[in-house]
Amino acid sequence: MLAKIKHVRAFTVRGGGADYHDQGAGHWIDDHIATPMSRYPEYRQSRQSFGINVLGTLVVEIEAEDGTIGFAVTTGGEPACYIVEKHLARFLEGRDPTEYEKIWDQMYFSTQYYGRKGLVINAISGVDLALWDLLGKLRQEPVYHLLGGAVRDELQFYATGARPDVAKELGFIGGKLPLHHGPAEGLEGLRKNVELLADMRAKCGPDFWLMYDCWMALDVDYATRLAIACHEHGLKWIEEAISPDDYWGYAELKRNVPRGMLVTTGEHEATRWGFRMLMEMDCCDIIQPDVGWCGGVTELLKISALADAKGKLVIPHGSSVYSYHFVVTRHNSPFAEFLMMHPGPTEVVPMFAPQLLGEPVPVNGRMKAGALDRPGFGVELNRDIPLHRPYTH
Ligand SMILES: C[C@H](O)[C@H](O)CC(=O)C(=O)O
Ligand SMILES: [Mg+2]
Repeated sequence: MLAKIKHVRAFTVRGGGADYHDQGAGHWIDDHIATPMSRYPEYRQSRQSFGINVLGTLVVEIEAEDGTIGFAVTTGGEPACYIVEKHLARFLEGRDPTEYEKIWDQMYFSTQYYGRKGLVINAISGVDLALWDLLGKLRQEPVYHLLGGAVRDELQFYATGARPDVAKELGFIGGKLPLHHGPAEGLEGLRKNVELLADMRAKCGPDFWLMYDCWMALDVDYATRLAIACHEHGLKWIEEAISPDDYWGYAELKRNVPRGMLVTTGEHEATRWGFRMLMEMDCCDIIQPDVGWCGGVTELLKISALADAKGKLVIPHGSSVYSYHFVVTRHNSPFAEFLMMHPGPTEVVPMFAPQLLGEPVPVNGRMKAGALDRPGFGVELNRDIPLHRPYTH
């Protein structure tokens, strides 16, 4: 028998990390990126201006009776701390950490009347990931062993950031650019979007993958015109082009894009039921659940099995080690995303820096499965950064 769960605690941390949009001035991730708020000129230049980084990071700690502590980070900040401490903790304390299925079920159905997506599922994901970290630490095994073991010796990555040309030099298999201009910036904006891709194609050569991340900013008509205009520059996929609630629009877009171009989405989708909608309505070619936002590893296993049966790839959004331990165990996750958190971005820095210690990074666009060979998710919390515990129970 493993030690039972003694205590659950929730903290907030500011400054990068799991809330990777919480960066300082001059960072590429806040440089005039198209969003659904770009229709308002005053919120066009900076996503922080409309509050993209308002939540901050949620840190969940789960302590077992023998003193072992599992932890995880995700986005959610103070409101998520309230949900974890005041609502979710009751489903863990006194329980056996192997009961992650029952714990997930109780967290989800007890919050269903105010949850289902968004912040509540972020909080559930944080607890679930901390539980898997605890389980790995108690069993002295990496999480990927608990998920069935590696199906390949190494992970390969594409990079997300404003400099795919640099990503290519750093050994990545592709580069995903943020889209800078949305429909409110008219034909001039559309032309600039296409020109940037053409410029990157010229710099990166014909074979390097190039993708556009549209962060929910477009409508079907604009996304279709963008896809058609970008086809001659070899756009591999168009990501999260429209609102995550518009399943019908995604189905239409998938029918509209040029043959061979992929439609991807899912980073703001949650649970097996949300992803079932995406897949049954034939909204996309690749689903991109964020492990810290979709319900955690326990839910991702279900989403991934559904996707496998439907012949869809699962390429998790961001999520650092929480993605790596999963991706290495699944044939229908043949590569992974690496979010370039260097301001330039011209260097590889850990995705959730500075909040995690021991966070592995790709070298030459790759990472050996052996880099994950430490108990749990293999990382520790950087205790030099002040933690704030706004609620207790
Ligand atoms: C670059 C995108 O706007 C966003 O910040 C990250 C993202 O959606 C992704 O990595 O995918
Ligand atoms: Mg994205």
